[in-house]
Amino acid sequence: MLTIIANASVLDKQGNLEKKHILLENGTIKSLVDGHVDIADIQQEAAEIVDAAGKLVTPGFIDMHVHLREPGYEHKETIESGSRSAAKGGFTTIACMPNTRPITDNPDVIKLILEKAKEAGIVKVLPYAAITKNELGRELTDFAALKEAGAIGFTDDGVGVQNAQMMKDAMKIAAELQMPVIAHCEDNSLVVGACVAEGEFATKHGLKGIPNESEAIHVGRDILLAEATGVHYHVCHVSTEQSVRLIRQAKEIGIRVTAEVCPHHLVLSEQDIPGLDANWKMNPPLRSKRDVEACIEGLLDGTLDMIVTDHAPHSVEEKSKGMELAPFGIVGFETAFPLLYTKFVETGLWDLSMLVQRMTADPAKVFGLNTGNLEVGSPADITMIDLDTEKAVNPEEFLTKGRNTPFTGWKLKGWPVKTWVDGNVVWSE
Ligand SMILES: NC(=O)N[C@@H](CC(=O)O)C(=O)O
Ligand SMILES: [Zn+2]
Ligand SMILES: [Zn+2]
Repeated sequence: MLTIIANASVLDKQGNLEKKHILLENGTIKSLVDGHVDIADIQQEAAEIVDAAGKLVTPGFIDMHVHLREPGYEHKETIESGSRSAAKGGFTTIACMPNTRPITDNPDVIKLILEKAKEAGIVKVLPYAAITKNELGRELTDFAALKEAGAIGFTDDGVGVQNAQMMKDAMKIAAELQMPVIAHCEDNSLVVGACVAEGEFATKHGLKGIPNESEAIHVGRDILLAEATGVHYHVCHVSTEQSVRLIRQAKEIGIRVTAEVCPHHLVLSEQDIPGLDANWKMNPPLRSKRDVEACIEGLLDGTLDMIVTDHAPHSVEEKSKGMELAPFGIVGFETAFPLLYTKFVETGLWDLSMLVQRMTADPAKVFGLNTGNLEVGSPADITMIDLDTEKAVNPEEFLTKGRNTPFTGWKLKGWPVKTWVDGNVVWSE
């Protein structure tokens, strides 16, 4: 079956927009034809023609840090609901974190996730496995068996690996298996009982603050361990100026480190938190304006390789417990691109192509995925985006089960309107 996405605006290698017809066949990109060719001339056997006139068409977005909550927390999200939400946000490949119940620390859970994702048949789901059993930091999991079952990397996301020797042992084994270690960087001894970052908001509300060093100490430690072991080390949700600095220096001297940053850490600081509303509570927390600036700079100069959402759905009930008691985390799939497009591209601060690359080709390159581009022969994982229509964020319209977002009511442009995975439409407005 041949699909033609006609009259699409596509970014070329130089970042310029060109008009193209994109032909999809058997799940892959068959060809890109210049827009001035009449569609009538190429449409003979086309089963479907999608008119993309006036729309941006990009590779499907890749999100290397998400929480799908299944197994165990299906009231927050399931692999199916999370996949639908991802597709609506323009994502075609997502990598899910192991802090499920049970924790994804054995091959059976990896297999279960892969099966459920296949059953859902929506987006490509790549599971991470835990570094330590139960993410307790005491005993390593069986990396070889987890890799064999389909894990794409190792992480204890949700908590930091507190013990340096444990982390070093993990990196050694991962390096031998040519697998990456992905780290949630947080030194517990510096955090105890805090729910927001140190800063004006914490002071005003008499809350204990999370200091920047709690993140950066792990980043620094792990960079040294990565240097010693040669592993590919990837830093989760970077949020501090100090972490950006350490990663930049490490890259300069050739240590194999990569990093990600979340939309909320690029558009919000702790000063934006309106009150004691747990929809503004996430880990790492919203930090100072200086940290936000440093993260933006890091993204622009490539120190931070990719954008991830850290999509972390929780129930309304859980999030109603107040700033101190509610769990950390906000949802992210359905607002990620519109948020960054509206805040940074529409305002002329960023190139559209930089934003798209950090959500497609760059994560694909870092994790060795055969997607994230519109090249002939690649999987037809594609997103079509309306850059013109302004719409307010309405959590009631989300496909995720989560309603936990700080962006309610924000008026945004850049909404994905159609998503293809392997040539099949998986979401359409
Ligand atoms: N980011 C969050 O605030 N929460 C995540 C855990 C995590 O990513 O560390 C979660 O699982 O809810
Ligand atoms: Zn984390
Ligand atoms: Zn996470």
